[in-house]
Parts: sequence; C-alpha cells; structure tokens
Amino acid sequence: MTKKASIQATNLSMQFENRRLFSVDKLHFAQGDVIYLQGDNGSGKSTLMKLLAGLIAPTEGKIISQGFKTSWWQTNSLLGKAVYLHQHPYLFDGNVEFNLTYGLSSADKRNTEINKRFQQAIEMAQLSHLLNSDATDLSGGERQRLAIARAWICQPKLLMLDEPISNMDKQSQRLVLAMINQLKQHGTGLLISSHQTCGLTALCQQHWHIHQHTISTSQHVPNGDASQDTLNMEFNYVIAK
Ligand SMILES: Nc1ncnc2c1ncn2[C@@H]1O[C@H](COP(=O)(O)OP(=O)(O)OP(=O)(O)O)[C@@H](O)[C@H]1O
Repeated sequence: MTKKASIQATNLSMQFENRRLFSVDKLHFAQGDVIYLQGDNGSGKSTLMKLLAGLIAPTEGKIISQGFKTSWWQTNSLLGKAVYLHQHPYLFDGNVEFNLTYGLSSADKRNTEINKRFQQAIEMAQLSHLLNSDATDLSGGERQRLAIARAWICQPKLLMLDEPISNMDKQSQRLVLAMINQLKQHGTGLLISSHQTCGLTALCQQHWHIHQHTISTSQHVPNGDASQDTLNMEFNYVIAK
C-alpha cells in the first residue's frame, strides 16, 4: 500500500530578527486533509505556508515530508512537495495558454487525459476568451483563477492556498470554489488561509489557528456564512454550466 503524502513539523518556532511569530509542538498536513488556516494580519499564515513548502527555513524545529518521491540530487527535500499558491500569484512572461501548460512535459501534452483536464480547467476558470492574452495584463481576480486552474490541471498531492478568493467578485469566487471542491474530491490535501469564514472555509474539516504566538489545531471548523446547501447549489450551478 502506498503511504499518504504528508508534511510533518515538530518543535517548530519562527521569528524574524527579534519578532517572534509562533511556536508549535507538532503539525501534520496530509493528503485528504482540508484545513482552514486562520490568523490576524501579520500573525504568520503566509510564513507558515512558506515553511511547509520548504521555501524558507524555520528558526527552530524540523519539517519533513513523507510519501513523496525525492531525487538524490535534491538538497532541499521539502521543495516542490506541498505546492504554495501565493496571494498574488507569480505568472510567467507569455500568454495565458503558455502559463497554463508551463511545467507540462511534451509527453504530458500528448496525454489525452491531461489534455481533457486542460480543456476542463479553461472552461471551469472561464479563461477561454483570454487564452491569447498576455498574462501580465490580467486583473487580480483573473490571475488568481489562472493560478488555481494551473494547480487544478497538475493535481498536486498537497496544495496551500493563501487567501485564494481575495480580490474576487462573487462569480469568480464560485468558479474557484468549484475547482477547489473538485481537488478535495480528488484527495488533494488542502491548507487554505482566509480572513473570514465563507463557502471556501465551509469545505474544511480541520482548523489551525495562529493566535498569541501559538498554533492551535482542532477538528472543529468555525461555521461559514454560506450554508452547505447554498454552497452545493453554487457548485451544481457552476459544474452544470
Ligand atoms: N522575510 C521577512 N523578513 C522580516 N519580516 C518578515 C518577513 N516575511 C514576513 N515578515 C513579517 O512577519 C509577519 C508575518 O507575515 P505573514 O505574511 O506571514 O503574515 P500573514 O498572517 O500572512 O498576514 P496577512 O493576513 O496580512 O497576509 C509580518 O509582520 C511580516 O512583516
């Protein structure tokens, strides 16, 4: 049996110069987990995601990954495991289509299944009219949709979404919600930061809260403003379109 992919942090502590952000004994983020990460501005949500993605090193503690293939030549065994999607996603120079297919090998591009997902992603994210547009010309909400569509095509084992629906109107929020829900159904582990409870946080089954320099974890997720019924209606609407 293949082991679930996961990231584990032990005795983690993070500070910038003399400013202590948080300490926590243990964190475990695995495939199948859908976690709502909450915390005030500046509490360290993005920093925690960057730590788990291996982009920065903790002040103290250990972060390890399990259940992933690691190549012998990789010096940082965490990098590239849990994908971190920044609040203001980085896009490559080139058009939307180039950005969507970036990272896919030529074999991937010939793969019918991946091609089907590519077409579905364009439809779900409603990007077809923008395929030839320069990615740098996109609005904030369109950039977020593109970045999430890119992740949706790749179906990573673990995905961290930093404020994924900030800058978005209701329609874009619904599109993104539907894509994230599909990733959840697929078993992608999701860590989602958001300032307010909403349809997105209603998808979550666990809650991590950065508060007073510690991170508490619980199976109880604060109630979202959107009821599950409304959410389901929204998904059905988007998927049926
Ligand atoms: N590289 C860095 N060097 C020094 N300080 C940093 C660095 N990165 C982040 N910080 C500081 O650490 C604190 C936490 O930042 P972080 O972006 O993780 O917070 P956040 O909870 O994601 O905030 P927000 O909700 O506003 O996005 C902030 O005060 C920030 O200024």
